[in-house]
Amino acid sequence: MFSRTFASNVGNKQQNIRSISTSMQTKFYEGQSVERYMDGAASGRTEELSLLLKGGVNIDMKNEKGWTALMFAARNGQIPTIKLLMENGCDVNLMNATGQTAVDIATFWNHKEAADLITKQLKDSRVEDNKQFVNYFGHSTLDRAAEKRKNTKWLKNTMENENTTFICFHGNSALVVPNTDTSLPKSVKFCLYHVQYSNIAKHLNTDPLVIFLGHEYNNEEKAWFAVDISSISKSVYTSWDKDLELLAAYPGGMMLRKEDASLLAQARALFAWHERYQFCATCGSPTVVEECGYKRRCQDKECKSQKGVHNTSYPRVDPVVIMLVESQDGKSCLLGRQKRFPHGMWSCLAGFVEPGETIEDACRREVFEESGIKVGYVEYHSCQPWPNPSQLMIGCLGRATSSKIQVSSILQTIVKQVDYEELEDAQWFSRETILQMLARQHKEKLFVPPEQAIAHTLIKHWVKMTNANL
Ligand SMILES: NC(=O)C1=CN([C@@H]2O[C@H](COP(=O)(O)OP(=O)(O)OC[C@H]3O[C@@H](n4cnc5c(N)ncnc54)[C@H](OP(=O)(O)O)[C@@H]3O)[C@@H](O)[C@H]2O)C=CC1
Ligand SMILES: [Mg+2]
Ligand SMILES: [Mg+2]
Ligand SMILES: [Mg+2]
Ligand SMILES: [Zn+2]
Repeated sequence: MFSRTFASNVGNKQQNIRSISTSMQTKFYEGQSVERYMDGAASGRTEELSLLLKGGVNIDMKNEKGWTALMFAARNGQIPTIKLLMENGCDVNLMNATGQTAVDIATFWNHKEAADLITKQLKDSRVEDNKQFVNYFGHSTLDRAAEKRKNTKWLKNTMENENTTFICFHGNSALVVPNTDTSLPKSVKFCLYHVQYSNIAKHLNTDPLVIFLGHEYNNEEKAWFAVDISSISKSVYTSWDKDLELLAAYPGGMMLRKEDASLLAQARALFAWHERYQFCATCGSPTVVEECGYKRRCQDKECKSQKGVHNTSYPRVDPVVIMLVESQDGKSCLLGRQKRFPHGMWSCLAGFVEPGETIEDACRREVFEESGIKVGYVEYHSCQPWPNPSQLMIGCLGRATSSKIQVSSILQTIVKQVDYEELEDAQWFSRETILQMLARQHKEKLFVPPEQAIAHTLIKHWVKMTNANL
Protein backbone atom coordinates (compact mmCIF):
# COMPACT_ATOMS: atom_id res chain seq x y z
CA MET A 1 0.00 0.00 0.00
CA PHE A 2 2.63 2.52 1.07
CA SER A 3 5.02 1.77 -1.80
CA ARG A 4 2.26 1.99 -4.38
CA THR A 5 1.13 5.32 -3.00
CA PHE A 6 4.72 6.50 -3.16
CA ALA A 7 5.30 5.31 -6.73
CA SER A 8 2.10 6.81 -8.07
CA ASN A 9 2.81 10.14 -6.42
CA VAL A 10 6.23 10.53 -7.90
CA GLY A 11 5.20 12.23 -11.12
CA ASN A 12 2.51 14.33 -9.56
CA LYS A 13 4.20 17.02 -7.58
CA GLN A 14 2.98 20.18 -9.32
CA GLN A 15 0.67 21.27 -6.57
CA ASN A 16 3.28 20.57 -3.92
CA ILE A 17 6.11 22.67 -5.09
CA ARG A 18 7.17 25.20 -2.57
CA SER A 19 8.96 28.40 -3.38
CA ILE A 20 12.52 28.02 -4.58
CA SER A 21 14.74 31.03 -4.68
CA THR A 22 15.68 31.76 -8.28
CA SER A 23 18.89 33.44 -7.20
CA MET A 24 20.25 30.65 -5.09
CA GLN A 25 23.39 31.89 -3.43
CA THR A 26 25.39 28.71 -3.46
CA LYS A 27 28.20 28.12 -1.05
CA PHE A 28 29.89 24.86 -1.81
CA TYR A 29 31.16 22.34 0.65
CA GLU A 30 34.20 21.53 -1.39
CA GLY A 31 36.66 23.27 -3.72
CA GLN A 32 36.68 24.72 -7.21
CA SER A 33 36.11 21.45 -9.08
CA VAL A 34 32.82 21.05 -7.24
CA GLU A 35 31.72 24.52 -8.25
CA ARG A 36 32.65 23.74 -11.85
CA TYR A 37 30.74 20.48 -11.61
CA MET A 38 27.53 22.12 -10.36
CA ASP A 39 27.87 25.05 -12.79
CA GLY A 40 28.57 22.60 -15.61
CA ALA A 41 25.34 20.78 -14.83
CA ALA A 42 23.30 23.98 -14.61
CA SER A 43 24.71 25.28 -17.91
CA GLY A 44 24.66 21.95 -19.75
CA ARG A 45 28.44 21.72 -20.32
CA THR A 46 28.34 17.96 -20.82
CA GLU A 47 31.93 17.48 -22.04
CA GLU A 48 33.37 19.20 -19.02
CA LEU A 49 31.01 17.27 -16.78
CA SER A 50 32.07 14.00 -18.39
CA LEU A 51 35.70 14.76 -17.62
CA LEU A 52 34.94 15.63 -14.02
CA LEU A 53 32.97 12.39 -13.61
CA LYS A 54 35.85 10.40 -15.09
CA GLY A 55 38.15 12.20 -12.64
CA GLY A 56 36.18 10.68 -9.78
CA VAL A 57 33.86 13.53 -8.74
CA ASN A 58 31.15 12.23 -6.41
CA ILE A 59 28.19 12.28 -8.80
CA ASP A 60 25.63 12.83 -6.03
CA MET A 61 27.46 15.46 -4.00
CA LYS A 62 25.25 18.19 -2.59
CA ASN A 63 25.70 21.88 -1.95
CA GLU A 64 24.73 23.33 1.39
CA LYS A 65 21.07 23.58 0.33
CA GLY A 66 21.11 19.93 -0.57
CA TRP A 67 21.11 20.51 -4.35
CA THR A 68 22.78 17.92 -6.58
CA ALA A 69 24.08 18.31 -10.15
CA LEU A 70 20.93 16.55 -11.39
CA MET A 71 18.77 19.12 -9.63
CA PHE A 72 20.69 22.00 -11.25
CA ALA A 73 20.34 20.33 -14.66
CA ALA A 74 16.62 19.77 -13.98
CA ARG A 75 16.24 23.42 -12.91
CA ASN A 76 17.35 24.54 -16.36
CA GLY A 77 15.92 21.66 -18.40
CA GLN A 78 19.37 20.51 -19.60
CA ILE A 79 18.30 17.25 -21.27
CA PRO A 80 21.73 15.94 -22.48
CA THR A 81 23.18 16.68 -19.04
CA ILE A 82 20.34 14.89 -17.28
CA LYS A 83 20.89 11.89 -19.56
CA LEU A 84 24.64 11.93 -18.90
CA LEU A 85 24.16 12.04 -15.12
CA MET A 86 21.57 9.26 -15.18
CA GLU A 87 23.72 7.09 -17.46
CA ASN A 88 26.50 7.49 -14.92
CA GLY A 89 24.26 6.21 -12.15
CA CYS A 90 23.29 9.35 -10.24
CA ASP A 91 20.65 8.89 -7.54
CA VAL A 92 17.34 10.25 -8.89
CA ASN A 93 15.67 9.89 -5.48
CA LEU A 94 17.65 12.50 -3.59
CA MET A 95 15.88 15.47 -2.03
CA ASN A 96 17.23 18.93 -1.32
CA ALA A 97 16.96 20.60 2.07
CA THR A 98 13.36 21.67 1.42
CA GLY A 99 12.29 18.18 0.42
CA GLN A 100 12.26 18.59 -3.36
CA THR A 101 13.52 15.98 -5.78
CA ALA A 102 14.94 16.70 -9.25
CA VAL A 103 11.47 15.82 -10.63
CA ASP A 104 9.85 18.44 -8.40
CA ILE A 105 12.34 21.05 -9.56
CA ALA A 106 11.95 20.27 -13.28
CA THR A 107 8.16 20.34 -12.91
CA PHE A 108 8.19 23.63 -11.03
CA TRP A 109 10.24 25.28 -13.76
CA ASN A 110 7.98 23.83 -16.49
CA HIS A 111 10.64 21.54 -18.00
CA LYS A 112 8.19 18.75 -18.82
CA GLU A 113 10.60 16.71 -20.94
CA ALA A 114 13.17 16.77 -18.12
CA ALA A 115 10.56 15.86 -15.49
CA ASP A 116 9.29 12.95 -17.63
CA LEU A 117 12.81 11.70 -18.29
CA ILE A 118 13.75 11.62 -14.61
CA THR A 119 10.38 10.16 -13.61
CA LYS A 120 10.88 7.30 -16.07
CA GLN A 121 14.32 6.60 -14.58
CA LEU A 122 12.82 6.71 -11.09
CA LYS A 123 10.19 4.14 -11.98
CA ASP A 124 12.68 1.95 -13.87
CA SER A 125 15.13 1.95 -10.99
CA ARG A 126 12.35 0.96 -8.64
CA VAL A 127 11.34 -1.94 -10.85
CA GLU A 128 14.93 -3.10 -11.48
CA ASP A 129 16.00 -3.20 -7.86
CA ASN A 130 15.41 -1.47 -4.58
CA LYS A 131 18.87 0.04 -4.48
CA GLN A 132 17.65 3.27 -2.96
CA PHE A 133 16.68 1.43 0.19
CA VAL A 134 20.08 0.00 1.05
CA ASN A 135 20.83 1.60 4.37
CA TYR A 136 24.15 2.61 5.91
CA PHE A 137 26.01 -0.45 7.32
CA GLY A 138 24.40 -2.50 4.52
CA HIS A 139 26.67 -1.69 1.57
CA SER A 140 28.92 -4.73 1.70
CA THR A 141 30.77 -5.49 -1.53
CA LEU A 142 32.15 -8.80 -0.26
CA ASP A 143 31.34 -12.39 -1.12
CA ARG A 144 31.38 -13.94 2.36
CA ALA A 145 32.49 -17.25 0.83
CA ALA A 146 31.38 -19.33 3.82
CA GLU A 147 32.82 -22.49 2.22
CA LYS A 148 36.33 -21.09 2.71
CA ARG A 149 35.97 -20.76 6.47
CA LYS A 150 36.90 -24.41 7.01
CA ASN A 151 39.66 -24.49 4.40
CA THR A 152 42.66 -23.90 6.68
CA LYS A 153 45.20 -24.18 3.88
CA TRP A 154 43.42 -21.57 1.74
CA LEU A 155 42.97 -19.32 4.76
CA LYS A 156 46.66 -19.51 5.74
CA ASN A 157 47.88 -18.77 2.22
CA THR A 158 45.36 -16.01 1.74
CA MET A 159 46.17 -14.30 5.03
CA GLU A 160 49.78 -14.03 3.89
CA ASN A 161 48.91 -12.92 0.37
CA GLU A 162 49.95 -9.33 -0.38
CA ASN A 163 46.54 -8.60 -1.96
CA THR A 164 44.77 -9.42 1.27
CA THR A 165 43.65 -6.59 3.56
CA PHE A 166 43.31 -6.67 7.33
CA ILE A 167 41.27 -4.29 9.44
CA CYS A 168 42.10 -4.08 13.15
CA PHE A 169 39.92 -4.01 16.24
CA HIS A 170 40.74 -3.27 19.85
CA GLY A 171 37.73 -4.21 21.99
CA ASN A 172 34.75 -2.26 20.62
CA SER A 173 36.93 0.11 18.65
CA ALA A 174 38.34 0.02 15.14
CA LEU A 175 41.78 1.29 14.12
CA VAL A 176 41.26 4.28 11.82
CA VAL A 177 43.03 7.20 10.18
CA PRO A 178 41.44 10.64 9.68
CA ASN A 179 39.79 11.00 6.27
CA THR A 180 41.66 13.33 3.93
CA ASP A 181 39.60 12.70 0.77
CA THR A 182 37.59 15.89 0.26
CA SER A 183 35.42 14.37 -2.46
CA LEU A 184 33.71 12.20 0.16
CA PRO A 185 30.65 13.48 2.06
CA LYS A 186 31.45 15.74 5.02
CA SER A 187 30.13 13.10 7.43
CA VAL A 188 33.10 10.84 6.55
CA LYS A 189 35.60 11.74 9.24
CA PHE A 190 37.63 8.52 9.34
CA CYS A 191 38.78 5.59 7.20
CA LEU A 192 39.40 2.08 8.45
CA TYR A 193 43.13 1.41 8.56
CA HIS A 194 44.03 -1.19 5.93
CA VAL A 195 47.13 -3.27 6.53
CA GLN A 196 48.82 -6.48 5.39
CA TYR A 197 49.24 -9.28 7.88
CA SER A 198 53.02 -9.45 7.41
CA ASN A 199 53.31 -5.85 8.63
CA ILE A 200 51.66 -6.49 11.97
CA ALA A 201 52.17 -10.23 12.64
CA LYS A 202 55.26 -9.79 14.79
CA HIS A 203 53.36 -7.49 17.18
CA LEU A 204 50.40 -9.81 17.69
CA ASN A 205 50.15 -12.42 20.42
CA THR A 206 50.62 -16.07 19.44
CA ASP A 207 47.04 -16.87 18.52
CA PRO A 208 45.12 -13.67 17.77
CA LEU A 209 41.42 -13.84 16.98
CA VAL A 210 41.19 -13.53 13.20
CA ILE A 211 37.86 -13.28 11.35
CA PHE A 212 37.50 -14.00 7.64
CA LEU A 213 35.15 -11.33 6.29
CA GLY A 214 35.08 -12.51 2.66
CA HIS A 215 36.68 -11.81 -0.68
CA GLU A 216 35.70 -9.52 -3.51
CA TYR A 217 33.14 -11.01 -5.91
CA ASN A 218 34.79 -13.25 -8.52
CA ASN A 219 38.20 -12.45 -7.08
CA GLU A 220 39.44 -14.81 -4.38
CA GLU A 221 42.78 -13.04 -4.49
CA LYS A 222 41.36 -9.93 -2.88
CA ALA A 223 40.33 -11.11 0.55
CA TRP A 224 39.46 -9.24 3.73
CA PHE A 225 40.05 -10.23 7.36
CA ALA A 226 39.61 -8.55 10.73
CA VAL A 227 42.08 -9.09 13.55
CA ASP A 228 42.00 -8.45 17.28
CA ILE A 229 44.92 -6.19 18.22
CA SER A 230 43.99 -5.69 21.87
CA SER A 231 47.40 -7.09 22.91
CA ILE A 232 49.09 -4.20 21.10
CA SER A 233 49.82 -0.92 22.88
CA LYS A 234 49.20 2.56 21.47
CA SER A 235 52.93 3.24 21.17
CA VAL A 236 53.24 0.21 18.87
CA TYR A 237 50.34 0.91 16.52
CA THR A 238 51.17 4.60 16.27
CA SER A 239 54.63 3.51 15.10
CA TRP A 240 52.89 2.00 12.02
CA ASP A 241 51.32 5.40 11.27
CA LYS A 242 51.38 8.36 13.66
CA ASP A 243 47.79 9.36 12.73
CA LEU A 244 46.26 6.06 13.80
CA GLU A 245 43.61 6.16 16.47
CA LEU A 246 40.90 3.93 17.93
CA LEU A 247 37.33 4.77 16.99
CA ALA A 248 34.49 3.44 19.16
CA ALA A 249 31.98 1.52 17.03
CA TYR A 250 29.23 3.73 18.44
CA PRO A 251 28.95 6.53 17.53
CA GLY A 252 32.22 6.40 15.57
CA GLY A 253 30.83 3.79 13.16
CA MET A 254 28.57 6.51 11.73
CA MET A 255 31.55 8.56 10.54
CA LEU A 256 32.88 6.21 7.86
CA ARG A 257 32.54 5.65 4.13
CA LYS A 258 29.61 3.36 3.45
CA GLU A 259 31.89 0.47 2.35
CA ASP A 260 33.99 0.79 5.52
CA ALA A 261 30.79 0.97 7.58
CA SER A 262 29.64 -2.42 6.31
CA LEU A 263 33.03 -3.98 7.10
CA LEU A 264 32.79 -2.51 10.57
CA ALA A 265 29.23 -3.82 11.00
CA GLN A 266 30.31 -7.36 10.18
CA ALA A 267 33.52 -7.39 12.21
CA ARG A 268 32.26 -5.49 15.25
CA ALA A 269 29.21 -7.75 15.66
CA LEU A 270 31.45 -10.83 15.52
CA PHE A 271 34.05 -9.48 17.97
CA ALA A 272 31.27 -8.54 20.41
CA TRP A 273 29.85 -12.07 20.10
CA HIS A 274 33.27 -13.64 20.81
CA GLU A 275 33.64 -11.45 23.86
CA ARG A 276 30.22 -12.49 25.21
CA TYR A 277 30.16 -16.17 24.33
CA GLN A 278 33.40 -17.50 25.75
CA PHE A 279 31.41 -20.20 27.50
CA CYS A 280 28.83 -22.64 26.16
CA ALA A 281 25.28 -21.30 26.57
CA THR A 282 24.05 -24.89 27.11
CA CYS A 283 26.51 -26.45 29.61
CA GLY A 284 28.89 -23.67 30.65
CA SER A 285 32.08 -25.35 29.34
CA PRO A 286 34.68 -23.16 27.62
CA THR A 287 34.27 -22.78 23.86
CA VAL A 288 36.91 -22.71 21.11
CA VAL A 289 36.92 -20.63 17.94
CA GLU A 290 36.36 -22.43 14.64
CA GLU A 291 35.59 -21.56 11.03
CA CYS A 292 37.83 -18.49 11.08
CA GLY A 293 35.70 -16.66 13.59
CA TYR A 294 32.21 -17.85 12.62
CA LYS A 295 31.75 -20.59 15.19
CA ARG A 296 32.50 -21.24 18.89
CA ARG A 297 32.36 -24.95 19.64
CA CYS A 298 31.77 -26.32 23.15
CA GLN A 299 34.78 -28.27 24.39
CA ASP A 300 32.52 -30.96 25.86
CA LYS A 301 32.15 -33.34 22.91
CA GLU A 302 28.92 -34.77 24.34
CA CYS A 303 27.26 -31.38 24.70
CA LYS A 304 23.97 -31.15 22.83
CA SER A 305 24.89 -27.63 21.71
CA GLN A 306 26.75 -29.38 18.91
CA LYS A 307 23.73 -31.19 17.53
CA GLY A 308 21.03 -30.16 15.09
CA VAL A 309 18.47 -27.66 16.28
CA HIS A 310 20.17 -27.44 19.70
CA ASN A 311 23.20 -25.91 18.07
CA THR A 312 24.17 -22.73 19.87
CA SER A 313 27.64 -22.48 18.34
CA TYR A 314 26.95 -19.77 15.76
CA PRO A 315 26.92 -15.97 16.03
CA ARG A 316 23.59 -14.43 16.94
CA VAL A 317 21.68 -11.54 15.47
CA ASP A 318 18.85 -9.86 17.39
CA PRO A 319 15.89 -8.72 15.25
CA VAL A 320 14.50 -5.30 16.14
CA VAL A 321 11.50 -3.66 14.49
CA ILE A 322 11.60 0.06 13.82
CA MET A 323 8.55 1.73 12.38
CA LEU A 324 7.30 4.95 10.93
CA VAL A 325 3.66 5.09 11.96
CA GLU A 326 1.40 7.29 9.89
CA SER A 327 -1.76 8.85 11.36
CA GLN A 328 -5.21 7.70 10.23
CA ASP A 329 -5.59 10.73 7.94
CA GLY A 330 -2.06 10.27 6.55
CA LYS A 331 -1.08 13.82 7.51
CA SER A 332 1.19 13.16 10.48
CA CYS A 333 3.65 10.60 11.72
CA LEU A 334 4.46 9.35 15.20
CA LEU A 335 7.91 9.91 16.68
CA GLY A 336 9.29 9.37 20.17
CA ARG A 337 12.10 10.63 22.36
CA GLN A 338 14.22 8.35 24.50
CA LYS A 339 15.76 9.90 27.59
CA ARG A 340 19.26 9.24 26.28
CA PHE A 341 18.66 11.07 22.97
CA PRO A 342 20.46 14.37 22.38
CA HIS A 343 18.33 17.39 23.23
CA GLY A 344 15.78 18.05 20.44
CA MET A 345 16.10 14.71 18.63
CA TRP A 346 12.97 12.68 17.80
CA SER A 347 13.01 9.27 16.14
CA CYS A 348 10.89 6.33 15.03
CA LEU A 349 9.73 3.94 17.72
CA ALA A 350 11.64 0.67 17.88
CA GLY A 351 11.79 -2.53 19.88
CA PHE A 352 13.13 -6.07 20.02
CA VAL A 353 11.09 -8.78 18.32
CA GLU A 354 10.09 -11.37 20.93
CA PRO A 355 10.15 -15.15 20.44
CA GLY A 356 7.16 -16.52 18.54
CA GLU A 357 6.16 -13.11 17.25
CA THR A 358 5.70 -11.89 13.68
CA ILE A 359 7.33 -8.68 12.50
CA GLU A 360 3.90 -7.10 12.10
CA ASP A 361 2.81 -8.05 15.63
CA ALA A 362 6.11 -6.82 17.08
CA CYS A 363 5.49 -3.43 15.43
CA ARG A 364 1.95 -3.26 16.80
CA ARG A 365 3.01 -4.34 20.31
CA GLU A 366 6.00 -2.01 20.62
CA VAL A 367 4.07 1.02 19.33
CA PHE A 368 1.22 0.31 21.74
CA GLU A 369 3.60 -0.26 24.68
CA GLU A 370 5.52 2.90 23.99
CA SER A 371 2.79 5.33 22.89
CA GLY A 372 -0.64 3.78 23.44
CA ILE A 373 -1.30 4.10 19.70
CA LYS A 374 -2.92 1.13 17.93
CA VAL A 375 -1.50 0.11 14.57
CA GLY A 376 -3.29 -1.83 11.83
CA TYR A 377 -1.62 -2.31 8.45
CA VAL A 378 2.17 -2.86 8.55
CA GLU A 379 4.46 -3.00 5.55
CA TYR A 380 8.16 -3.89 5.36
CA HIS A 381 10.36 -1.15 3.96
CA SER A 382 14.08 -1.95 4.33
CA CYS A 383 16.54 -3.16 6.94
CA GLN A 384 19.84 -2.22 8.51
CA PRO A 385 22.52 -4.23 10.27
CA TRP A 386 23.06 -2.28 13.50
CA PRO A 387 26.36 -3.32 15.08
CA ASN A 388 25.66 -2.03 18.58
CA PRO A 389 26.35 -4.85 19.06
CA SER A 390 24.45 -7.07 16.60
CA GLN A 391 20.87 -6.07 15.94
CA LEU A 392 19.14 -6.30 12.60
CA MET A 393 16.84 -3.30 12.34
CA ILE A 394 13.71 -4.27 10.38
CA GLY A 395 12.26 -1.03 9.04
CA CYS A 396 8.50 -0.91 8.56
CA LEU A 397 5.73 1.54 7.76
CA GLY A 398 2.54 1.28 9.80
CA ARG A 399 -0.89 2.86 9.66
CA ALA A 400 -2.41 3.95 12.99
CA THR A 401 -5.97 2.98 13.82
CA SER A 402 -6.15 5.29 16.85
CA SER A 403 -4.84 8.79 17.44
CA LYS A 404 -4.75 9.59 21.13
CA ILE A 405 -1.43 9.26 22.91
CA GLN A 406 -3.00 8.50 26.26
CA VAL A 407 -2.82 7.18 29.82
CA SER A 408 -1.22 3.78 30.02
CA SER A 409 -2.90 0.47 30.49
CA ILE A 410 0.38 -1.31 29.89
CA LEU A 411 2.63 0.18 32.54
CA GLN A 412 0.26 0.84 35.43
CA THR A 413 2.77 2.91 37.33
CA ILE A 414 3.11 5.69 34.83
CA VAL A 415 0.97 8.73 34.31
CA LYS A 416 0.58 8.86 30.55
CA GLN A 417 0.39 5.94 28.20
CA VAL A 418 3.83 6.80 26.93
CA ASP A 419 6.24 4.16 28.21
CA TYR A 420 8.34 6.40 30.44
CA GLU A 421 10.70 3.52 31.20
CA GLU A 422 11.91 3.93 27.69
CA LEU A 423 10.37 6.98 26.13
CA GLU A 424 10.38 10.48 27.52
CA ASP A 425 7.62 11.50 25.13
CA ALA A 426 5.78 10.54 21.93
CA GLN A 427 4.04 12.97 19.60
CA TRP A 428 2.41 13.34 16.19
CA PHE A 429 4.36 15.50 13.73
CA SER A 430 2.95 17.09 10.57
CA ARG A 431 4.76 16.66 7.27
CA GLU A 432 5.67 20.35 7.29
CA THR A 433 7.27 20.10 10.73
CA ILE A 434 9.17 16.99 9.64
CA LEU A 435 10.52 18.88 6.62
CA GLN A 436 11.81 21.60 8.95
CA MET A 437 13.37 18.96 11.22
CA LEU A 438 15.04 17.21 8.27
CA ALA A 439 16.43 20.53 7.04
CA ARG A 440 17.51 21.52 10.57
CA GLN A 441 15.37 24.63 10.28
CA HIS A 442 12.90 23.95 13.07
CA LYS A 443 12.34 27.04 15.22
CA GLU A 444 12.76 25.07 18.46
CA LYS A 445 15.76 23.23 17.01
CA LEU A 446 14.00 19.85 16.85
CA PHE A 447 15.61 17.37 14.49
CA VAL A 448 15.55 13.72 13.37
CA PRO A 449 18.43 11.17 13.46
CA PRO A 450 21.25 11.51 10.90
CA GLU A 451 21.03 9.85 7.50
CA GLN A 452 23.17 6.91 8.66
CA ALA A 453 20.25 5.68 10.82
CA ILE A 454 17.39 3.69 9.25
CA ALA A 455 15.02 5.93 11.25
CA HIS A 456 16.10 8.76 8.94
CA THR A 457 15.42 6.63 5.82
CA LEU A 458 11.91 5.79 7.04
CA ILE A 459 11.09 9.38 7.94
CA LYS A 460 12.35 10.64 4.58
CA HIS A 461 10.45 7.91 2.75
CA TRP A 462 7.24 9.01 4.43
CA VAL A 463 7.91 12.62 3.41
CA LYS A 464 8.33 11.54 -0.22
CA MET A 465 5.37 9.20 -0.08
CA THR A 466 3.02 11.89 1.23
CA ASN A 467 4.16 14.59 -1.15
CA ALA A 468 0.78 14.75 -2.92
CA ASN A 469 -1.14 15.15 0.32
CA LEU A 470 -0.07 18.71 1.03
N1 LIG B 1 19.27 2.39 13.59
C1 LIG B 1 18.32 3.13 14.12
O1 LIG B 1 17.80 4.06 13.47
C2 LIG B 1 17.81 2.80 15.51
C3 LIG B 1 18.32 1.74 16.24
N2 LIG B 1 17.78 1.39 17.45
C4 LIG B 1 18.31 0.22 18.17
O2 LIG B 1 17.28 -0.72 18.34
C5 LIG B 1 17.48 -1.45 19.55
C6 LIG B 1 16.18 -1.72 20.27
O3 LIG B 1 15.42 -0.55 20.46
P1 LIG B 1 14.75 -0.24 21.87
O4 LIG B 1 13.75 0.82 21.65
O5 LIG B 1 15.82 0.03 22.87
O6 LIG B 1 14.06 -1.65 22.23
P2 LIG B 1 12.75 -1.99 23.14
O7 LIG B 1 11.68 -1.00 22.90
O8 LIG B 1 12.41 -3.43 22.96
O9 LIG B 1 13.20 -1.74 24.63
C7 LIG B 1 14.48 -1.89 25.08
C8 LIG B 1 14.43 -2.62 26.37
O10 LIG B 1 14.30 -4.01 26.11
C9 LIG B 1 15.19 -4.77 26.87
N3 LIG B 1 16.06 -5.59 26.00
C10 LIG B 1 17.40 -5.51 25.82
N4 LIG B 1 17.85 -6.46 24.97
C11 LIG B 1 16.76 -7.16 24.59
C12 LIG B 1 16.58 -8.26 23.73
N5 LIG B 1 17.61 -8.84 23.07
N6 LIG B 1 15.31 -8.72 23.56
C13 LIG B 1 14.28 -8.15 24.21
N7 LIG B 1 14.40 -7.10 25.04
C14 LIG B 1 15.62 -6.60 25.25
C15 LIG B 1 16.03 -3.80 27.65
O11 LIG B 1 15.62 -3.84 28.99
P3 LIG B 1 16.66 -3.64 30.22
O12 LIG B 1 17.95 -3.13 29.63
O13 LIG B 1 15.97 -2.65 31.06
O14 LIG B 1 16.80 -4.97 30.85
C16 LIG B 1 15.74 -2.44 27.06
O15 LIG B 1 15.60 -1.43 28.01
C17 LIG B 1 18.48 -0.64 20.36
O16 LIG B 1 19.65 -1.41 20.41
C18 LIG B 1 18.74 0.61 19.56
O17 LIG B 1 20.11 0.94 19.57
C19 LIG B 1 16.72 2.07 17.97
C20 LIG B 1 16.19 3.17 17.30
C21 LIG B 1 16.75 3.66 16.07
MG1 LIG C 1 9.74 -0.96 23.78
MG1 LIG D 1 11.77 0.97 22.11
MG1 LIG E 1 10.70 -4.33 23.86
ZN1 LIG F 1 28.28 -27.21 26.02
